[in-house]
Order: sequence, then structure tokens, then C-alpha cells
Amino acid sequence: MRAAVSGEAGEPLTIDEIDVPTPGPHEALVRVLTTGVCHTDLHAVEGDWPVPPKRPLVPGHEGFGEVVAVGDEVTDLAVGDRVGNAWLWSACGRCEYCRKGWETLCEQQENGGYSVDGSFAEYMLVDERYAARIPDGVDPVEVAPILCAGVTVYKALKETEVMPGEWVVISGIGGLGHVAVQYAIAMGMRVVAVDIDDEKLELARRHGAELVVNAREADPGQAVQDEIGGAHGVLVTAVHPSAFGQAAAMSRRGGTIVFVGLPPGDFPADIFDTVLRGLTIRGSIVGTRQDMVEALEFFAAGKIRPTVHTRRLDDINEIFEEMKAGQIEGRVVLELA
Ligand SMILES: NC(=O)c1ccc[n+]([C@@H]2O[C@H](COP(=O)([O-])OP(=O)(O)OC[C@H]3O[C@@H](n4cnc5c(N)ncnc54)[C@H](O)[C@@H]3O)[C@@H](O)[C@H]2O)c1
Ligand SMILES: CCCCCCO
Ligand SMILES: [Zn+2]
Ligand SMILES: [Zn+2]
Repeated sequence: MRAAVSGEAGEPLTIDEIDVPTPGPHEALVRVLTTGVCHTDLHAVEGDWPVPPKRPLVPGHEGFGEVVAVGDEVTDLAVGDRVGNAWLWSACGRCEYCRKGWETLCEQQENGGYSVDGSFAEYMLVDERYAARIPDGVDPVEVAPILCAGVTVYKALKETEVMPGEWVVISGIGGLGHVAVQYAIAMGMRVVAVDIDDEKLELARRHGAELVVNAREADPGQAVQDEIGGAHGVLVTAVHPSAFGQAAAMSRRGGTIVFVGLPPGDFPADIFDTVLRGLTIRGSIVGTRQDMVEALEFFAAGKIRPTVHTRRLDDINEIFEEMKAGQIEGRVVLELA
């Protein structure tokens, strides 16, 4: 099968002919129809995180497709079923985190397109116990970004604890941020969008943001305090550390700041301010299987319309260059079939 393969960190991917994988007892073989390209895939290819991916690696964890074969012990998937892979490719199901419904924190988890091969290929494997079940009748291109961008921001917005009618800042209006604006509005929140690119901020407005701030032209903390007295929640999906240091200043007293963006680096946190204003700073990683069900339900109900641009597998290296340059509007989705 044709696949985009990352052989060495920092090197361009090659489009290779590799073996079609064989499903294990609890696995299914899936013909990939579409797959989103997440900035995490770029981090994986560049190798800029502390935990390296497998190599050689087939990236991709927003893959949508059709089951074509199942393993010997599969009981919950059949040929023809439509499924998705995800970052949470599998977990142990037995540890404290899995028992408590925090399978995304399982230390035995496998990660699609990172520790196991993903969806930048004609076929991929999924574990029947963790594969996303795709609602009937949804758009095969627009559903792909929900499998990571959608479930991640949906979970993160829940983690901000922002209530209907309250304000949330979405910092970073890329693949994650532009659907975060939509989930926030669907969840009854009011949105301030922050980015460094006016075209991204215009996209946020088109998706319903009431206020926008270009962090290259104004101090986002001062702007959000002046406009609304600070936001009840701040969700940072940006790919530069400076956005993380700006988050607290945008928060209202008692606010919750949730980080999902993962640029290498760290951020300053003022001790006195954090304590005096009762701020919560929280990391959030993708979503559980239940979060995926809920995020897909919002999508299937027509409340989330990812802005997508379709490309081919062979374009992947150009796509990553455009992503690095911040030139991608919404989400690129590869069409494999
Ligand atoms: N925590 C998780 O579970 C999780 C899940 C998916 C992705 N991620 C991470 O989230 C990040 C974003 O992913 P993506 O696919 O949306 O990336 P993307 O490249 O599509 O978008 C990144 C956005 O950040 C904006 N940006 C850059 N510098 C900024 C700044 N200083 N202030 C505000 N905005 C700024 C860019 O203009 C762009 O709009 C990546 O680091 C990715 O690895 C994390
Ligand atoms: C720690 C890595 C989290 C990435 C989630 C999928 O983009
Ligand atoms: Zn992702
Ligand atoms: Zn576990």
C-alpha cells in the first residue's frame, strides 16, 4: 500500500510502497478514505517533543475509513463499518486512570500516528475497543478534523468550566482553534478570538467570535480586560510559547486557563497573581472515548462545520511547510481514495 513515511526526525516524508498491516485479535483493518493533518503530525515528523515517536512512522490520527477485515476476536466491528483512528489508539483498561474514566492519562496507552502507525496511508489498523464510531451520513471530509481537533477542544472547553453566557478566549485559530470557536458557541459560551494573523481572526469571526485581538498589534491581556473585564476561561491552542505566558492576563478573577497547544518551551507564571486572583492553570489532552462520542454528536447535529481544504498524500511535505509558515486556514484533509 502507498504510505507517507517519516524515516528520520526532521527529514521530509517519503511516499513508499509498504505492506498492508494484518489485524491482530482485537484489531480491524481500515481502508482510509480521508485524514486530517494535525500540527501534532508536524511535531512528530520534526521530533521536537521530549518523547520521540516510533521510526519509521506513518503519521496521522484523524483518519476516517471503512473496515475491510477484522481480527479473530473482534465482536464489535464488521466489514463495511465506518470508523476513525485517534491519538488515543488504545489503553490498558485496568489501571487507576482507566478505571476512573481518564484513559487519556493511561501510561500504557498507544497513540495513533505516533507510537503505532496512523492514517497517512491507504490502510490503517484500529483497536475495536477504542476506534471512533462515525455517525451515518456525515461528510467524509469534514468529519476527519473532529477525530483530533474536535474532540480535543470539546474536552478542553469542558475543562475550562465556563458556563453558558460566560466568556472564553480561544488563543490560536488554527485547526483546533477554529473548531473551538464553534464548540464554544454550541456550548453557550461567548468567544474572544486571539491570533497573530488577521486572516485567522476573520475565520474566527465567520465562525461566531464576538471579539478578536491580533496579539502582534495589541497586548491581548490588556485588550481582553478593557473589553470584557477578563474572560471566565482561556483556551490556548497556539503553537508559540508566548501565547501561554499571555493567558493569565486575559483571565478574569477565578478564571480557568486550559493549555492544549504543544510548542516546545515553557511559560512564566506569576505566583502572587495566580494565588491572589484564584486562577486555575490546567493541561488537557485529547478526549476519552465518551468525549469522542459527544464531539461527534455535536458535529453530526450540524453545529460544527470545520473549514477544510482537500489535498493529496503526495503533497504532505508542502503541507507541512505551509503549516510551519502559519499559512493553513482551518484544516487540511487528505483524500486517499
Ligand atoms: N493537547 C492535545 O491533546 C492536542 C491535540 C491536538 C493538537 N495539539 C497541539 O495543539 C497545537 C495546535 O495544533 P493545530 O493543528 O491547531 O495547529 P495549526 O498550525 O493549525 O494552528 C496553530 C495556530 O496558532 C497560531 N499562533 C501562532 N503563534 C501564535 C501566538 N503567539 N498567539 C496566538 N496564536 C498563535 C497560528 O497563527 C495558527 O492559527 C499543536 O502544538 C498541536 O500539537 C494538542
Ligand atoms: C502529548 C501529545 C498530544 C497530542 C494529541 C494529538 O494531537
Ligand atoms: Zn492531533
Ligand atoms: Zn490504563
